[in-house]
Amino acid sequence: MKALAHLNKYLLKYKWYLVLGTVFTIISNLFGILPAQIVRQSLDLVKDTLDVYFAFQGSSLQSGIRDQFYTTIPYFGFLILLMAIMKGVFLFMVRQTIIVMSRHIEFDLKNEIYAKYQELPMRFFKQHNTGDLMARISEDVGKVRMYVGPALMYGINLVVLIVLVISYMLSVSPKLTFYVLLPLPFLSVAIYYVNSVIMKRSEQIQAQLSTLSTDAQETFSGIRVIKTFVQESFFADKFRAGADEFKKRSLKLVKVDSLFYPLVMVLVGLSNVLVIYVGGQEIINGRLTAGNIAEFIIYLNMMTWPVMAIGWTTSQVQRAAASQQRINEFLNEKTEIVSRKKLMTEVKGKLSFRDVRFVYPDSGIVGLDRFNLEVAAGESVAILGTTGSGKSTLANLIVRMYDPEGEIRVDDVPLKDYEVSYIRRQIGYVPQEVFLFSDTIENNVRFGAGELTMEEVEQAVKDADLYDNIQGFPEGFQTRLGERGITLSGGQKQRLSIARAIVRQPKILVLDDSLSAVDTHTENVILNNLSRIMKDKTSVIISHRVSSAKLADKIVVLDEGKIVESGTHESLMNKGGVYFELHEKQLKTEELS
Ligand SMILES: Nc1ncnc2c1ncn2[C@@H]1O[C@H](COP(=O)(O)OP(=O)(O)OP(=O)(O)O)[C@@H](O)[C@H]1O
Repeated sequence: MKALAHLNKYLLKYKWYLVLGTVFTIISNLFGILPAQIVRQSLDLVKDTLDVYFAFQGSSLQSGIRDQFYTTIPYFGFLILLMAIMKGVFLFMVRQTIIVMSRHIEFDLKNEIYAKYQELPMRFFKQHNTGDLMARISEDVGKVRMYVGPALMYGINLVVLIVLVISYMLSVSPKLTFYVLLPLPFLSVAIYYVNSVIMKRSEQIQAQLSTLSTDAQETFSGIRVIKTFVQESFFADKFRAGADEFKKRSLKLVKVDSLFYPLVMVLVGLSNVLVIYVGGQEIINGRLTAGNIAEFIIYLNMMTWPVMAIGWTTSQVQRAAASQQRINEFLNEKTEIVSRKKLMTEVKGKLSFRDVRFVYPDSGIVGLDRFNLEVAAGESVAILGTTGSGKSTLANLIVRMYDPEGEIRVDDVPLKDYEVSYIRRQIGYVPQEVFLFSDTIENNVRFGAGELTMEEVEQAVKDADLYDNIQGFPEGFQTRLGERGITLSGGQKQRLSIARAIVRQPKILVLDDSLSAVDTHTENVILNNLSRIMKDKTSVIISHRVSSAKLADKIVVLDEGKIVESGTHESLMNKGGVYFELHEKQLKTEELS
């Protein structure tokens, strides 16, 4: 329950909705209670009038009494109708305040979580899968909303109603009040119990539903593999088994659900019987009137639904607390990627690595070890190495996805001293795994680059050697990508990703194996364009192909996170070491193909 304290700041922010909601709840309940008293008065009037009417049997006064009765009774009816309308109006206002407040809180909480997700480091995203992140921002927030919305509304209503109704009932007859209330505790305990079973079974259904939809989603995203491996019937059987389990769980819930209302009706019926039985004796003893019994039955029925809702409300609050606990877990995560001095000084592009060592926190794998390198501003450096040698790790460290041991400096200033988003803006990063948004080609190039003219966008695309391809699409730059759009080839995606990085005119460009899917001719065109664009800027070109490295001012060969060779193309060729061997091997492969 302590977890829910996080929401207090929102309840405070929207306190006026809460205060007004409570006031409206009190008023609406008063409009519910007053008709009960009118019913009592009118019933008593009926009895008294009948007594008097028959007492004046045969007298001329009798017709006067009848006329008087006929004019008073519709007046009572009209009052009851008016009260019902007023109660409805105020119930509407209750929802307009408390439920509206819950929607505001839901909105704020979602934004708070989303903002937190964005500032969390890569480590966090490696530890938690996307489904979990999605669930906490959608389903868990939804459950929390049930607490600040309906549960709070029913809770306030219950308290107000119990205070008002019980004090009215006590003022009429404490004895009858005791008997009326006797079955209610049993009712709420029974409902609480049944409700927990319902909740448990609903959760099992929910879990099965999410398994079912995850399976279905995977089937459709991997449909190409499934078809080519002729596995349709295997997946259909798997789906059927999952759906069958879903049906079984749903039927188990139906059983408890069907028990729920009969149980409530029996206990409420018992209360009604007690009112009539005990009330009847009180009438015989002359302590109560028939109107009082009618009044009590109305009170009892007014209390039935709110008392029934106790079980529901309690379990909603429990579920909200569990969900808020999960949300707080993420909100309390600390990001270690923060700036020490928030520097925003102009960057020229010099890069220095001093004894850099990085161990992946979750796996303990050493990504880079004793890595020392100086890259002057305007220089280009190629990082070569076999798979798993630590090349991408280096790229991740430059863009400060992780902080390593040792030190990385930009223009002789520690990377940690720069404002994080400022320094990232100075770097054009093309990751190994290209990610494009389901949007137009133009918007994908413009992504995060601020105001750009169409000429600038076109120039970046030309430099990435993608212009002719885009012209070939019927809608050119407006072509949509993604699920409902066209699918680009691997090489086209890489080139679009390069265009997106260079259009920002970065001071430092990091290409992480970004030319692996293009042929050597295109690779050459792009590299030549890059050497023109990045003339006075720094480029880090990561690759496992010697052809990408040839033009670089400096070449570094990595193996198991350590530098094994470095120098220029000529010096390394003369040395006849790893680079030379790699060059010869790749040359032969190229000749063969
Ligand atoms: N997020 C991660 N968590 C744990 N270990 C990782 C992570 N990313 C990489 N590694 C490990 O770190 C080592 C270096 O990986 P890295 O991605 O830097 O290699 P690479 O040289 O870029 O390889 P490739 O050319 O195949 O992309 C590998 O052993 C890899 O398994």
